[in-house]
Amino acid sequence: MQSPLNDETDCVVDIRNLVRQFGHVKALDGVSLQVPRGAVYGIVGVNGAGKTTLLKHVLGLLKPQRGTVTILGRDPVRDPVGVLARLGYLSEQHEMPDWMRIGELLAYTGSFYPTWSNAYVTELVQSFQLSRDAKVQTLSKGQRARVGLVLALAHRPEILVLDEPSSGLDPIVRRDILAAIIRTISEEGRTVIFSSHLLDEVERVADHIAMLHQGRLLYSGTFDEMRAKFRRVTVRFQGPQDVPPVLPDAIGWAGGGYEWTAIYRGQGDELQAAATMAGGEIVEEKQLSLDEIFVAHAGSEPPLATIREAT
Ligand SMILES: Nc1ncnc2c1ncn2[C@@H]1O[C@H](COP(=O)(O)OP(=O)(O)OP(=O)(O)O)[C@@H](O)[C@H]1O
Repeated sequence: MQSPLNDETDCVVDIRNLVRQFGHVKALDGVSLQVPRGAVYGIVGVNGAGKTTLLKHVLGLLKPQRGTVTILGRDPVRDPVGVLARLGYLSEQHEMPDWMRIGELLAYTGSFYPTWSNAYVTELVQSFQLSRDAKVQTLSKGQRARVGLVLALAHRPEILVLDEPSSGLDPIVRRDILAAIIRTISEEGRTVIFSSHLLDEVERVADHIAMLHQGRLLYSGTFDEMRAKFRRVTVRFQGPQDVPPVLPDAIGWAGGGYEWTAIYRGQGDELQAAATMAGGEIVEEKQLSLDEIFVAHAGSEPPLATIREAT
């Protein structure tokens, strides 16, 4: 169903209660996500979390089994031309015909897009240090990623969708790709949605984050909101406590006796009042890292902390 009203609003991607099951695997389990125009939205999660499946729905490559997906006010399955003309996409595999030269591939792809800009292509080819004469089959992984990015950007899409843009790339090339993303978004009003399993990468580039785990959305929103919302709090009691206190919005209790520590995701004043009611007092509050927030949500597994990259 089309909802033209959405087209003019600030929500360029509107996903509601999306469910996708492959056999017994729930790849997406009731995911809702709203992406505002101009955002750089990082979708983070371990392998198999559901990131690619979510992006395939944005592109209209998969039809929702339940729920709705609205892109720029349109249904991408019913109106693929109307949506895809306004999207740019870089897949994880960077698929492209090996036998073509870069120049031929650019000319061929450009013929499909009325908004394709040759001047912009020239600029990108130069800044990515690509040679139009080079055959695709001779390119390194990093060069393939750059060509893929030129192809995704050259029609100046309103939304750029990147699936693991830096997968398999060395850190320097990865920074190049990220720099290109940042340049793209600096053009007014463009939106970038990219998936990654690297928390550092998402933190460096994105202003919004969605955390996916086992098909469920653990958190979505801006980094600033998230950092303000989640804190590690330590509560001290006048006498030893055998069990953790029951306080609203506090999870993952650790400690024992006089002092207990938890991750808190709510309003500070409410916690203070609840702690006092429980006979305790908050003695310390600390900001959490992304890893800690993710682990607190995802349960006992160490989902992303183990693959956080040193850069
Ligand atoms: N076509 C398919 N057929 C069967 N199962 C699938 C299919 N596509 C995805 N899955 C399963 O759905 C789950 C989510 O997969 P998805 O590729 O979306 O995860 P991901 O977060 O993108 O992972 P990765 O980081 O490894 O790319 C996985 O368990 C995967 O095996």
